[in-house]
Amino acid sequence: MSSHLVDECAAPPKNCFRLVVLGTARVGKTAIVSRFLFNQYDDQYTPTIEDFHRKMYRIRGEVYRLDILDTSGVHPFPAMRRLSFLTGDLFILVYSVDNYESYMEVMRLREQILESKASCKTRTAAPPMIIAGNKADRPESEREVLYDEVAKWVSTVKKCAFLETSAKKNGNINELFQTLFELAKLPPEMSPSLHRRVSIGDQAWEAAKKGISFYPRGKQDDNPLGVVSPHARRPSLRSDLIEAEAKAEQEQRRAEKPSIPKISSALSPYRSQYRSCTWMSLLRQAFQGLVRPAGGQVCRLQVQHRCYNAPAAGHVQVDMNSDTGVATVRLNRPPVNSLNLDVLTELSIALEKLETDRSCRAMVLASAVPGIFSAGLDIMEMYKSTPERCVAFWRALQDAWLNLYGSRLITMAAIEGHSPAGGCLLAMSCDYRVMADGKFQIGLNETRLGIVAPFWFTDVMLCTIGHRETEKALQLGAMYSAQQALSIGLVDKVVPADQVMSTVQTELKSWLQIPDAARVITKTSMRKQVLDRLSSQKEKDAQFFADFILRESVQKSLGAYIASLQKRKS
Ligand SMILES: CCC/C=C/C(=O)SCCNC(=O)CCNC(=O)[C@H](O)C(C)(C)COP(=O)([O-])OP(=O)([O-])OC[C@H]1O[C@@H](n2cnc3c(N)ncnc32)[C@H](O)[C@@H]1OP(=O)([O-])[O-]
Repeated sequence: MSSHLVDECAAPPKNCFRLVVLGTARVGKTAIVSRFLFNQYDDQYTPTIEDFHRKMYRIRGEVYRLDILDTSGVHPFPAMRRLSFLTGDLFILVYSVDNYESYMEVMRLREQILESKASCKTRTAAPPMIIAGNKADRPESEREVLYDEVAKWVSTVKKCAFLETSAKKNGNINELFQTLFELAKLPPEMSPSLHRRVSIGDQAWEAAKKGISFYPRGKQDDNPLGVVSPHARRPSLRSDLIEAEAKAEQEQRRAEKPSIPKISSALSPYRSQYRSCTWMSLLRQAFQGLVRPAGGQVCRLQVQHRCYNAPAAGHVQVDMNSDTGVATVRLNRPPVNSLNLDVLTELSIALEKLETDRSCRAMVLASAVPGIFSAGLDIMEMYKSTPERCVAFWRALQDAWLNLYGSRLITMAAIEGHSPAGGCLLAMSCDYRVMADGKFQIGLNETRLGIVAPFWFTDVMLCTIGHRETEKALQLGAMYSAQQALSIGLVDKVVPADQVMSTVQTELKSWLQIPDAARVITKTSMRKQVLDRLSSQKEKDAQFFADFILRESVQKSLGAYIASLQKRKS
């Protein structure tokens, strides 16, 4: 086994932690991380998109793992940011003493982290955080943030500490980490000054990992060791999501101390009921509390850490063809590609990444599940949920939609199956739609569920099929066959199911001949108004959704609709 694999396997789950470093651009986040890991300082400023580091420790006979996520200060990637909030165990929030706005951002960040943690179905407690007032070496005349002001604020918040630091002069960096590790109840030896830095391959480290003494007989090898993994790769986003849920479960278990069956025994009652599900989807559903074993008692799943780095298919598969500059993004959440918080987060991240990939010019949105484009929003996210989860879910949908509708890329929907509600929204948000002929249906059917299509769903439909057709379509919650959809302009082309992809590829050729700049400006100017209408009231819209969907009457309608779906199936 190669050395980096050994590193990853060596620490037991209880000894694995993720530290997330956040703050606005140019406050010195990367410099602090670099001091901590390598005791180096680089005067050059290079903006960070997201860096991942891993440090392994051998302390008092145990192996520990600290993953560090050094995040982007500008945030063109809201979904990635939210994921970092969810997956972090401990946080360093950095501001610069010469920039008051950066301090304001730290206060906002703290709120957002707490909000994200509270939005988990299994709520997690406030994580340990430390506020770093960096660039403390700057002349007093340049100072905009007073030490006393921050100290006073921090004294009023729980599990939070504060220090002024200078990454440039190595001022208080060791103390920063030491204080944070103390707050998080991690071994103090994880701080830079309390362990010996070695490298992978170093005999002392190799011996320590195996739990044997490197020193001659009689001499104890108790010195704590720390090694930065040179091969660290950021775990997949899907692993992150699983990890976040597992941690939340763990935390809740700690608070409640119920007796918990191990995963194998916990899953066996589900297996017989849900034979068609993959292990991964079973796990997902179990996390969401959708699957109950026959006896009705809800089992908590103890997720063994093996799955953390396990390669998983992912709910959103991206296949980038660098020769053509065309990416194919496939939704992959059997049985019907319903869009839950995880799928939407993964979709947002995938879109954000493609948007920043200069080699990508076009994207085809499709499905990996036969006969389905997407069944729309996951109804279970809206049924018997909590206000926090509803808000988080809605924000994820808003972000995914803003990324898709506002994309600079040529976007084409390959609709090879049913596409109701949220599925129809995704399709309508693309530049061009090719749909499979036959039994499949498309439309915004919200009124049939007793709910109202949000204003931005309506806006997109208005832009697609005009006022009169939208009025009819929305009031009736109409679902159209491919031919009917073609006749009202809801889709652009209808072909036999096995020709959808090839038709999209052919159509793309003419779109790709248009110079990007002119096309993008035209697209942006036509979509701006609709995008701005949501962007300017995202929070209000999310709150409205949560209040609306949790109304008793709406919950009753949703309950009846779920029952009708199940009845139809049986
Ligand atoms: C303000 C809010 C705006 C709302 C926007 C929306 O998008 S609202 C969304 C509006 N969306 C709709 O109204 C679409 C409703 N769905 C359908 O009409 C059909 O499923 C289909 C035509 C998409 C596929 O038919 P098919 O014969 O291939 O499949 P099947 O019917 O046998 O279903 C298989 C399993 O999936 C389950 N499930 C299905 N959809 C959802 C869902 N959205 N979520 C969760 N679960 C869903 C279904 O219960 C069944 O579960 P079971 O019993 O195995 O535990």
